[in-house]
Amino acid sequence: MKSNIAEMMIAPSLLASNQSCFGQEVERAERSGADWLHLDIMDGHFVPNLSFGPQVVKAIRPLTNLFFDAHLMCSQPELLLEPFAKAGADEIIVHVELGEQVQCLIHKIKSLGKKVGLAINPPTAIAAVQPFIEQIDLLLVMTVNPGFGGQEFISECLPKIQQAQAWRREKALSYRISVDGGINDQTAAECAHVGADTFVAGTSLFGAPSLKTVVQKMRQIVNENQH
Ligand SMILES: O=C(CO)[C@@H](O)[C@H](O)COP(=O)(O)O
Ligand SMILES: [Fe+2]
Repeated sequence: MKSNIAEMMIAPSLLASNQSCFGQEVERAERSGADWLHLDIMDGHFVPNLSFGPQVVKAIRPLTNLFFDAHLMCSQPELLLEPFAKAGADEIIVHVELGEQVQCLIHKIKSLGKKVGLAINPPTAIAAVQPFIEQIDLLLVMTVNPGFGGQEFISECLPKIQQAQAWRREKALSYRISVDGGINDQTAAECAHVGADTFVAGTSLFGAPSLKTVVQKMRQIVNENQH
């Protein structure tokens, strides 16, 4: 597992893979040279869509050593933390929009021995995450409204990345800054330029004829544009 903060991480999102053969797609992601596998978990309530659950994560866990980055878009993540931890997630991301539950969720994820991620939706002000930045391993800046792959990048989210980077530097913190939604070579470059170091991409990676080629290209582009 790679976790050096200076290193840029490429995280294909399994949501955009060929879901009729998840196992083969996971192995393809591993062979592509990607660093992480991003797992979008949707409950049909927090977001108007459903994806997959802990059984799928458990089934694919033995197929790869990729770091499993589980993004819970769920109204009651407290019910799912243990199942996803047991299924093999390495990091569990919950949404700051859950309000007063957030502190408790962070403690629970830590107590399960997993890395903690905190996600923020486009309409939510970046100030909402500030009380938690000393406790998290990763901040996931959503650059689309969550629920679906294949949406267009919302460039108004870029100042949030800038602010997260400024806090990280000022306080000498080491949380990763991840971006998720509409990430392609162009938007990844824009995000890298202002401080992002982790790039979740579904459509632009799994949708390409050669996953390996596009992962390598995105890695080169974000390295060239590193903040
Ligand atoms: O969390 C989400 C969507 O809710 C994402 O992780 C998407 O899966 C990214 O897909 P693309 O925008 O890259 O197609
Ligand atoms: Fe996601």
